Amino acid sequence: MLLIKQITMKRRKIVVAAGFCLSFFLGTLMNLLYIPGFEHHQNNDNRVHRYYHEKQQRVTGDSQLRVGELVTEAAAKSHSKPSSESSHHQDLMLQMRERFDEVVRYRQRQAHGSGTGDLVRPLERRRLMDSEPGNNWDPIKVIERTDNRQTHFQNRLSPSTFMRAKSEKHVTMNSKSINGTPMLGCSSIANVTNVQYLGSGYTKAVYKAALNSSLSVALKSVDFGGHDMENCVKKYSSPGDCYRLASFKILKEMTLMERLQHPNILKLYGYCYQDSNDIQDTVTAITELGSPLEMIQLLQTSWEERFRICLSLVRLLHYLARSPLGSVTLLDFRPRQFVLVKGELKVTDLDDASTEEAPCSPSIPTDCAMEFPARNFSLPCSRGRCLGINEKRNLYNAYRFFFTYLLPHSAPPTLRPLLDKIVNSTGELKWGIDETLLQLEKVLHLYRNGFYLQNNTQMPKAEYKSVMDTSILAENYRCWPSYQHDGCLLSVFSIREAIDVCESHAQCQAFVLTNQTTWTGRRLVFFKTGTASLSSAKGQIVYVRAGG
Ligand SMILES: Nc1ncnc2c1ncn2[C@@H]1O[C@H](COP(=O)(O)OP(=O)(O)OP(=O)(O)O)[C@@H](O)[C@H]1O
Repeated sequence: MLLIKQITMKRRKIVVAAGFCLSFFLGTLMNLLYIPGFEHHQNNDNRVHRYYHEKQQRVTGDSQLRVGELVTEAAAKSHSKPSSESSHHQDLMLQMRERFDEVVRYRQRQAHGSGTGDLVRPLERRRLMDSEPGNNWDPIKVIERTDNRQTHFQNRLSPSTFMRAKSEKHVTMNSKSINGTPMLGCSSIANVTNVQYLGSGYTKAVYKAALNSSLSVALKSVDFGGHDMENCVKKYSSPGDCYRLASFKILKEMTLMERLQHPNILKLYGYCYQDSNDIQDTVTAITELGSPLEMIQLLQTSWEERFRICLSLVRLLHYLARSPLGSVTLLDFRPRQFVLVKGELKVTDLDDASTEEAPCSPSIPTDCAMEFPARNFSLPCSRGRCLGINEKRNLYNAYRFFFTYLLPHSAPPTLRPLLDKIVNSTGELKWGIDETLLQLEKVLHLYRNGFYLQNNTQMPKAEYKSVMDTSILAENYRCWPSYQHDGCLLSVFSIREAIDVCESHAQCQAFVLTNQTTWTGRRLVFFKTGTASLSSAKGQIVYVRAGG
């Protein structure tokens, strides 16, 4: 441990001495010093290895948080730099300030009657107002002005805390809570096992980790080898500042996860500040774990599951349209911004969310133009804002990334007209989110209660005999879209529907009514080629085709 610390100290001195060196030296320097995380093109094993390596490097407990000092140091350096470099640095500081302001705005915004407005204490609020920029605002001074008197949870999430000095970082968060739920902290992730790389985007890398035998979580942190860091370091030659700039995205995401509470928004379980890669106070968000959305895979699943995803999405957008923070739009709406948790769609990437409704002037029609690759829309301007632009942008994106692919195909034929109407109306932006939700809930009602079944007066060709408390172990055949890869497992509303399915499959000679149900409450049924492997199974019923 001591050795690791000495190496870390040595490395820090060298990095400081190198003084935010020019970018073309940086790659070589990183290689020489082997700062893990700055290597590129890692495969997943390397990433997991790196995760453990970084964890070992973290200095625990005794080092003081010097982020405020580092920012001052960076500012001093920027003054001593040639003017082009100095303006570069100011540019970086300004970007930090913008992100800082945004996070503060989300924290300050009063919840509409949700009772979470007291999360920002009056003293904190006054302090934040004191630090409002004047015309000659200097980000360094504002950051330095923020004191460290409070230890409130919300302060820890704020950039002001992030940027300020002293020793709070290794406090375990277990005694704190988010909306009444105890939070996880550094000690919770100190001994994680089964770390697996899940994915990364422009800024962040995400790992799956098992906290104990019962809870797996996602650990989200700035990707030191990611595009965001790489581009910033190339431009500004300041890994520490670039890290801080990027980490505001995690702070924003954590703030939004905490302020926006909905079943289709991933839960924030906690967070941890640690030293890593010679950068002090890096932040790791601990969140609910999902599985990345694979569109190709989704196209192969049952309509019922695909409909669930669309309904989850619409319920989410309905909430976002009138959230406690106002109308929230997801600027980056690609499917990769969502994950699945037990079949339910949840948004994970909130760093591109925005609550700003575009400002406009009624005399300039282009102010409220919404441009998409295949369609443009123009919205009305009302009281200086484009009316419902956030809601409409979300809805059109839901149409183009989700509904067109997932809603109509292989849907029950009687539901097709309504589904087509939903697809067309959202594609034309004729409906708002309220009407869209209403119509999707109607589809759910029709489906769940079997009203979609056609009044088939035709008698089945064969009789089916039931055998109670039995199942058929083998005699599987494949069908589409089965819930099981090597058998034909489908959901049905009734025995009558199961008989119709069996009659429509040439191989089907029997089926097993299991005691499992899907999310809509429909029964799962195994369709079989015969009954040779009939065996007893409590609660299940075999239906055997008798002839015909
Ligand atoms: N909680 C989670 N569970 C499982 N996978 C996740 C989770 N959060 C994120 N991921 C995966 O990690 C990837 C990167 O995460 P995230 O989108 O937050 O990073 P990013 O840098 O903001 O990406 P982008 O460039 O898309 O903005 C996601 O595309 C997703 O597939």
